[in-house]
Amino acid sequence: MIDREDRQRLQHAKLFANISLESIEHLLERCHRLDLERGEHLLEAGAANSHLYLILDGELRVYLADRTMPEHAVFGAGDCVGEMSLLDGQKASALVLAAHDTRLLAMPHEVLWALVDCSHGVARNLLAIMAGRMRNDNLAMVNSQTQSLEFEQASSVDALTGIHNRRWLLEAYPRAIGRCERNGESLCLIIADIDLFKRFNDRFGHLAGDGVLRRVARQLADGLRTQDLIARYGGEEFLILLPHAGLDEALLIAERLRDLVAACALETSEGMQSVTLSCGVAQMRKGETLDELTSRADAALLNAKENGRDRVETAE
Ligand SMILES: Nc1nc2c(ncn2[C@@H]2O[C@H](COP(=O)(O)OP(=O)(O)OP(=O)(O)O)[C@@H](O)[C@H]2O)c(=O)[nH]1
Repeated sequence: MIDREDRQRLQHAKLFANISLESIEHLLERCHRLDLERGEHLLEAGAANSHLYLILDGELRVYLADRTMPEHAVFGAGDCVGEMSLLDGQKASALVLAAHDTRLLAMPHEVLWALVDCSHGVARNLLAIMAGRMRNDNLAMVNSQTQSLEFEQASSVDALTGIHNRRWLLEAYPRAIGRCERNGESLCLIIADIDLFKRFNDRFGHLAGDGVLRRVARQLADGLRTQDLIARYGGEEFLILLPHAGLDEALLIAERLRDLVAACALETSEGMQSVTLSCGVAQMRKGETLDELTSRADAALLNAKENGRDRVETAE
């Protein structure tokens, strides 16, 4: 039974904006009141839900993962929750709980459909509510992408592969180069690039491509000596610095890495597939900067690509 106070609150519900409650009285009678105490759960992710809940008073919070993560949305008097299950007939997609003692009107889904059938105004309001949800979700997605980019930029680790990133490389490599130069030790640089990676992505999907990047990064890191440094330089390119290594040793290391990657197959939608690696190797010249060393190794990599890929070439 809905009392006078609740009825007044219902007038402010977004679902009933510009609707006369008298005209839908017979359907409102099929709804019931539900009172939640602070902290009580209304909906659980994955559980069945057959109601739309209109908030008469109080506050509900929505958590997409679990309560250790910040809430995704907060709803107060006039808002509603549970409309997703109504529209797609699926189970609840989030945890919803009462942040304070909260008073709700529980409307069975069939009653809401009957309301939509008999009132264009309610149908329009429901669409407006859904549009608002989508806008909020889009905003949350953009914020979370921006945030992870900021974290990535502030960190020295590549979020996808877990190895060091370009930011770290630009600080660590010049230091290592300086150390080798001061001690008169030899040093080499390998640029390793996955072959025809665009074709792999196009054929098996970007997620499978991400899996390849993770696997190749792990293979390369595991195939190096303890003193070697590796970082993801760009998309599918890795920069490997080999202190105390002459050209012959660097070539052996590069060939070993190429073999390791070629021998490792990955599960895809079309069965096990492997990728190959092309490498350019350059030995540091006296007084050379990281930029200069990199561009010589890059030229060698270009030769490896032009000469058929899946091979190692040495810089001039
Ligand atoms: N899955 C995935 N793909 C990426 C990532 N970063 C870059 N790529 C893709 O890597 C591909 C690189 O393509 P290209 O530069 O044309 O080179 P390629 O296809 O490997 O050809 P070659 O280097 O000439 O052998 C592009 O399609 C990028 O979209 C990533 O983080 N994940």
